[in-house]
Amino acid sequence: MITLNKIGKTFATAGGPLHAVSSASLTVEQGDIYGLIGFSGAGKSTLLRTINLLERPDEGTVHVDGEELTALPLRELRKRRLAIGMIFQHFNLLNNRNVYDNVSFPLEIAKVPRAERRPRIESCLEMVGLSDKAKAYPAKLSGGQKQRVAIARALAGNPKILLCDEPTSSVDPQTTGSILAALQEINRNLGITIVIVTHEMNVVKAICNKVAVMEHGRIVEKFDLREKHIVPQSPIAQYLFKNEIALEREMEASYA
Ligand SMILES: Nc1ncnc2c1ncn2[C@@H]1O[C@H](COP(=O)(O)OP(=O)(O)OP(=O)(O)O)[C@@H](O)[C@H]1O
Repeated sequence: MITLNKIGKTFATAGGPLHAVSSASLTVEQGDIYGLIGFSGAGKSTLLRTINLLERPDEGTVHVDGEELTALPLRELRKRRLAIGMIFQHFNLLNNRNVYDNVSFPLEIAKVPRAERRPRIESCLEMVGLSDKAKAYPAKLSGGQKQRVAIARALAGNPKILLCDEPTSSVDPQTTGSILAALQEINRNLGITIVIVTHEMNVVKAICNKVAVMEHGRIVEKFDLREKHIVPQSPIAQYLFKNEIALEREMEASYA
């Protein structure tokens, strides 16, 4: 479904070129919930963003559903992006629009007629359990509710793929559970393939069937979590699997 082949991305920074992602290859199959895990700065978000070409790689190719996105002109790429929803750590809701109008936004951009928009928005809000909040403004919502609005908005375009960039990093542990449950439900009920960036192994263990471990821009190991015996080889994967409860910054420091 998604094939990343030898992806490379270098940023020009004041301190010189920064190789955020180097030679990263990954195959995500239909129906996967695929985790990308690693410490801060490992290149997870950059790699995730190459899937819909929010970040255009300098090297390598991106295929989705057998089509090479990296070879498409921008106009065609915009159409393909409709089938790829995305949610972010800080929700990125429009604060001057209520919940209903936030979910409506991508449909308006895609010029979906108003009459078609209503049932779609209502069913997306129902899916994330927020039908009763349609008129509320983001400022009145909890972090978990905001993220569920963002999930509903991402679902509005009927995506086949949902990209999640640290979706639980701004919320407390209880709320994390409700967001993960919503993601699992849409994966199971709608068959949406999910790629999720996180630095927490407990998030991976809760919902992912596969995970790739990243370090210094490279994918160092991949695991199929349905296998009975997982034996991490790399020090970073061994560390992540051992410390799955909470990976706080001081733990990162102790690893380094
Ligand atoms: N637009 C940019 N310009 C310059 N450097 C960037 C840019 N985006 C990312 N980087 C750098 O690339 C490296 C990888 O960043 P990335 O956000 O992909 O890592 P990450 O694993 O997702 O970490 P985090 O959890 O902190 O977001 C980091 O050193 C980051 O500072």
